[in-house]
Amino acid sequence: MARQSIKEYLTNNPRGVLVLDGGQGTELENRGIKVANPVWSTVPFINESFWLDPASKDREIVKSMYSDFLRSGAQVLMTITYQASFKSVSENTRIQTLSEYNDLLTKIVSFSRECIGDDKWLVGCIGAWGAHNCSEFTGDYGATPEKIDFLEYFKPQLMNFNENQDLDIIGFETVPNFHELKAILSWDTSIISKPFFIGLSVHEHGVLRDGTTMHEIAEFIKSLGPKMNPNFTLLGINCVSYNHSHDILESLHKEMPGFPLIAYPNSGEVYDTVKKIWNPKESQMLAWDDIVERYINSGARIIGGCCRTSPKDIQAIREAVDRCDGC
Ligand code: MET
Ligand SMILES: [Zn+2]
Repeated sequence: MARQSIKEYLTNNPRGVLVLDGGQGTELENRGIKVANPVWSTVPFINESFWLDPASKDREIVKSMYSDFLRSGAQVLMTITYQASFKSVSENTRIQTLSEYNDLLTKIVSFSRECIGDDKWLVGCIGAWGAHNCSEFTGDYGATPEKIDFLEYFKPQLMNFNENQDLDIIGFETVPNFHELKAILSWDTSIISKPFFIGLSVHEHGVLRDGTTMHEIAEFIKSLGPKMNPNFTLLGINCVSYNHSHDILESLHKEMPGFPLIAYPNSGEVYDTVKKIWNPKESQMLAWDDIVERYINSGARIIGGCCRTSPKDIQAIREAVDRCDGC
């Protein structure tokens, strides 16, 4: 294999910072793919023509997205599988059986690996439980979130990603609920058998969407002690408000100073879940340069963008990371 493991990289290069790609779902939308669908950005892969038609337009769009993120300097790229849980796929597409589902995921991962080449790292992206019913930005998991069987929900996608040698790391994204976080962190290496990270979905004012503080999260993680899955590699935030993201990361870093962090905020536009539109950015936007420097000083080891960030943003992050070498 042409690349070392992400864990090895992070350990052997204590000051190294890796650049992640940007928001794949919204970037595909910008390029003309209609993602308004219960499986969201995974929708192009559901259509058989993606795999069979040599002139498939969607395939060209996905390829060009990856190649533009690579050209911008991304070293870590994600599969487009945020809303591809077995539940979402089997309830909303013609794919019904576990075997068909596994074929689909395996094809997506191989295709993504072909697009990015052997020397880049590939993240198996798994959206939070809330991604299947659009509650990842509210954290409202109903009256009895402690009764949700998170393992049952995640298991098919997780088992597929565990086995797939093309994936370097698993990313649980936009996790808004403490019960869900605790569930993921209760799973040992028989359930998550390769390195993984968790991106939290956090309010502008710095608490998890369900109100849990960063302090409570850190205390919980510390309390795991030797029970902690050794594959837990990075913790961080994703799809959080751009202008607030560095303060949020800093508060997490203060709570967990030695732990590698990951940060990939959204573009600063705000999604209106009722009207289903993105509202404009705040007028006073910080520059990536400043944000990236703050991230690095707050323990960030992987930095990228989430929804509505584009290859241009990734290029700005790349330049800021390079400039910040040693800052
Ligand atoms: C709602 S956050 C979505 C993150 C995901 N990696 C994507 O952009 O496709
Ligand atoms: Zn996002």
